[in-house]
Amino acid sequence: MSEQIISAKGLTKRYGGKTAVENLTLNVEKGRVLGMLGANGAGKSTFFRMIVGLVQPDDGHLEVLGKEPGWRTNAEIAYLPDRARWYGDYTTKQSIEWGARFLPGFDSEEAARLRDIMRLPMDLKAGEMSKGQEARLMLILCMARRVPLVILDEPFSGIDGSSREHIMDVLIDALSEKQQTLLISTHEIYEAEGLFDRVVFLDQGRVALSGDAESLRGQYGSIDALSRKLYREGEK
Ligand SMILES: Nc1ncnc2c1ncn2[C@@H]1O[C@H](COP(=O)(O)OP(=O)(O)OP(=O)(O)O)[C@@H](O)[C@H]1O
Repeated sequence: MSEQIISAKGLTKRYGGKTAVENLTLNVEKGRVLGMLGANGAGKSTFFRMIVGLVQPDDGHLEVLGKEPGWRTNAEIAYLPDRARWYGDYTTKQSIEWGARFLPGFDSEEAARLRDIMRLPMDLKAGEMSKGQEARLMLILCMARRVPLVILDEPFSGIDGSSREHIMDVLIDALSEKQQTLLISTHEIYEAEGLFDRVVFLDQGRVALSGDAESLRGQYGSIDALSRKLYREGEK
């Protein structure tokens, strides 16, 4: 049997009277790329925050890398949060040096390779970067880590369309080489869909649909087409 990286059973999180994630049961196997999809407020970020222990579930059970989420598992996760900002005073170079000192599993050579591909100037400070440049820096810091699990919460927001496609190729390359498991949430489904092995659509905290990306593509033409169909139905 293949190794389970994430195992969630009946996972529920409420904020006051609002249920952000409801009764989520999901297993993610090693080496898979899972697309967590859904409209704004569907519960994607809340699920990721539970995986890294930033949010405690109200109900259900969650195992990450075979353990309860916490500091031990977090050392093995490269997590790019939604709306992430970097230290404004740090240049690209200083940020990569910081990563090498403090981020477990950080591979400086891989960071240098990714920086070249992402064409980010070494001496540019994060505070003086455009939104897309800062997003690239955050991606470099995540993807340069040799850890078993990578979680990217809307990593492409602010990155222009043609660069996104290029960055997707970089991600696919980096992942296949490192055998990492990736959880990714994005609204850029058209560009990202080549990444997904599996997708889960959340709707108001509940799983609306989940399945193998290849067979869903066979059924609906593309994950993008499927998502449009689901969003249209959700609006009715
Ligand atoms: N700290 C919080 N306090 C109260 N409610 C919250 C909090 N964080 C999230 N929520 C609510 O939980 C629900 C799920 O939010 P979440 O951020 O997980 O959605 P999302 O799918 O990541 O959305 P988006 O695509 O817009 O990033 C929303 O209704 C949101 O208002």
